[in-house]
Amino acid sequence: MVLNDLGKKISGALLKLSKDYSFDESLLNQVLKEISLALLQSDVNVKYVKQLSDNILEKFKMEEGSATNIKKLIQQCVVQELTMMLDSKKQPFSLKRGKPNIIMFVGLQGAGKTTICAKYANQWKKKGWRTSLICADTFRAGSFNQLYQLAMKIRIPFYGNITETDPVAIAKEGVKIFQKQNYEVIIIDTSGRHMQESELFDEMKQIYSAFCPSECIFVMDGSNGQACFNQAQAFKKAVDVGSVIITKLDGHSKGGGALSAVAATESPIIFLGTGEHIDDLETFKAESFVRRLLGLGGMIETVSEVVDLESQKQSLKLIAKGQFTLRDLQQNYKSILKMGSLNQFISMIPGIQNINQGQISQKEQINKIKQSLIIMDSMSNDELNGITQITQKQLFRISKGSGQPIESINQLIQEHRNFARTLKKLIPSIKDCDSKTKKNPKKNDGIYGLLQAFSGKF
Ligand SMILES: Nc1nc2c(ncn2[C@@H]2O[C@H](COP(=O)(O)OP(=O)(O)OP(=O)(O)O)[C@@H](O)[C@H]2O)c(=O)[nH]1
Repeated sequence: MVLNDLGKKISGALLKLSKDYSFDESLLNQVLKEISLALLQSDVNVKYVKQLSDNILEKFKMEEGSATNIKKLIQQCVVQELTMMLDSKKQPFSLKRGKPNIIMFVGLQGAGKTTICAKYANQWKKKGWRTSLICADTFRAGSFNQLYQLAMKIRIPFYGNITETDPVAIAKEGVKIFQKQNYEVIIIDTSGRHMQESELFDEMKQIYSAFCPSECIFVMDGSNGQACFNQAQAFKKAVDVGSVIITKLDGHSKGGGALSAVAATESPIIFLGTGEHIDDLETFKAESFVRRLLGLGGMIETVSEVVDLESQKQSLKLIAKGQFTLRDLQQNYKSILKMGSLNQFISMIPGIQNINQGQISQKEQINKIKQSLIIMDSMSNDELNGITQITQKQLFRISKGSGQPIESINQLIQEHRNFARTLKKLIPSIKDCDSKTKKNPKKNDGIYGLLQAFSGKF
């Protein structure tokens, strides 16, 4: 079962509660059975599913009579229980300034280690840490070139040796060089391996004991579900795994496997890989992950991380009146680009995860947004703010300024109109917006407000 389906199944089971007025324990049992089945099909370990079901029953008994909204109570319990399961109760390693922090990446073949090494390196570099990369994968021929290319792209020093066959020797040499140059984050990419491959496992242990790295990160492909439990446990036994990164959570991945990884390694998940692009890395937040897993959203947190709420001045009230300008579209497109991908943005809106699938590729979507931003950069303030109409003469000027054909500009103007019309319909009433705005005025600005409107709608 894919991530999106889990949410749908659970919502479906909970729907029974809103229809049925004669609520009793047997109905609750029936609902819990359906939720348990959905979780099992989504690769959550049977032990945890049983625990979750028992805890909900317990809470229900305690709250019986006082709970006015049983559906909400169950939903909250499911979120809480799953969030707790994802909490390894262990603090992730925190890097030390001015010291060589050696970070070793391990995992199964093709899990996404090399890609994540570069993403991880890039995010520390962006925070101002002196970061470097070492390729100690001598098993897969292409890995040297792959990491080298990525390192060049993000401008991070790289060490590898294509003629050396001993990964321990490569790692030693690389660490020596980068330590000498006072690098603070020294990342070692290692070969992918399975526990059945004892030689490769021994090799991993040798690299580990040569350095006793500050942190050993287990990388797990998000589409490997429960089946990954034994493998993750074998890695934990062989080397001291300190944290976990789950990759490929952008596609049709099963999210339940994340629970297995935490259980098997008893280590916290620190990041999620959400795409092939270098910026497709999210800091892991258990509750928002669970909410997304269940199709309950979770986008508000992500959006608030990338959107400067102060700069989002247009309120929902204006949008509801149809005053959604090209300037608003421009700001929201910029925010979407900051978030890394449009699919990511769409996948966070509960209920419309599948809306875009199979229509236009993520790369095309991003390119289209970038093209629209180039066009809007050539518009005047009055045009962007909807004060002056865009006439034929202005179209030629914008086309010349942006280097884009007239058809693309017309298309953008049409899309903006359609978007404004859809938003107006989506936002239920100005009165609603008023009451929300009074409660939390800052959070109802701009894209943040739009997302709240979306989340309320679906
Ligand atoms: N969609 C998607 N693809 C990813 C993600 N991370 C990695 N990939 C792709 O997965 C494939 C394998 O990634 P690698 O980084 O080469 O995996 P690896 O673990 O280093 O592979 P080995 O060295 O063979 O064990 C590549 O095609 C990556 O582009 C992700 O988060 N999302």
